[in-house]
Amino acid sequence: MSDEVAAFRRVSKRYGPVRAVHGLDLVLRAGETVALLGPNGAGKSSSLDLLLGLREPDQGSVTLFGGAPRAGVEAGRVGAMLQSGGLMTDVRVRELVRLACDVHPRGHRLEEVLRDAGIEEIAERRVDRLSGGQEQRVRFALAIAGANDLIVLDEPTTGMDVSVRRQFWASMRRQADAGRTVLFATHYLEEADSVADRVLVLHRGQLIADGSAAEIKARAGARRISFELHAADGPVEESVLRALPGLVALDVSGPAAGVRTVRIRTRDADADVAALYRAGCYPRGLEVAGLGLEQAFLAITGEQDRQDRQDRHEQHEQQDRQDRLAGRPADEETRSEEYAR
Ligand SMILES: Nc1ncnc2c1ncn2[C@@H]1O[C@H](COP(=O)(O)OP(=O)(O)OP(=O)(O)O)[C@@H](O)[C@H]1O
Repeated sequence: MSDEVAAFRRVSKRYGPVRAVHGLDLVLRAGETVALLGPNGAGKSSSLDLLLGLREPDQGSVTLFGGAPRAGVEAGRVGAMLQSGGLMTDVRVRELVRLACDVHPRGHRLEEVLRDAGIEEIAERRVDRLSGGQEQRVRFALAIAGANDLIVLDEPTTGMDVSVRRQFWASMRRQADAGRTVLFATHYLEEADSVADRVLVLHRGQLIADGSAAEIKARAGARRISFELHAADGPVEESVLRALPGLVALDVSGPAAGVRTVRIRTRDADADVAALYRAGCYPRGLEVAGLGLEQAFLAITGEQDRQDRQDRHEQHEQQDRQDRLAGRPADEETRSEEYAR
């Protein structure tokens, strides 16, 4: 499609025995601001490296503006701020940013870039005397030194204090408002929640969620309901609770002194509360609370971990059955080690 900026098609990448990216299918479209989330080692940096043509996939293909990633980068259509790679040291900030503006095929004016990146005050400092957060802002200036169509940022706000981080996102938003596509990897889920219009969750090299922050929260069970059930109000079977239409997870404690405490994670709090009353329940002290993206992220990745362990367990059981049928001894030690992973 014409607004396709980048595409991963069934992309896999290994480093020796380590599977960093596995079967990644993904299209980025013009004007999107996309957050890439995932626990340590999930494959975020590797995916960004593949997108920028810094690494080649073992399988599948990556395209940028419909062509090879290197071609898009060399045409000056991509600005990147990566974790790796040092800055030139024995120059001043102004000189370094000027160089970036000059070499860019569609470079911006130096003063404009210094202002947009919020580094006018440190423009005369030597690059090797900067703090970590200031260095990050200079890297950002290099990423926006020209009229890029795509800006790629790998954990851009690491080392920035709260107010600098806020300024950074304000200038980032100006880039997005100018129609640029922005892809950033982050460990700060509140940034993804407030800045991104699309959130991708990577886990062990696989894309396990893709949607708006609201959709991801909904998928994880975005709301929590808690209440008490008092025996004095009449009996309530747990099956009634298990049948609630939005239910994702249920926790019932008690009874203590005739009171059970019920905590529910749900996709649809309104429907659940209505269903409780319809079933003749009398929930006391009813509370409904929203779930943050952070809790949603932990719920989704935790669920995926459980599913992976379950899949491995089932594979091993099947292998054991085949081994027994074939009269081979089962390799219990390896199995239990793998199951514990
Ligand atoms: N050059 C490399 N050689 C060998 N293994 C690597 C290399 N680069 C990354 N890996 C491994 O590949 C996996 C994915 O790493 P990657 O850096 O892409 O993850 P990440 O999501 O960016 O992690 P983090 O949040 O910690 O930065 C990890 O297990 C990592 O140890």
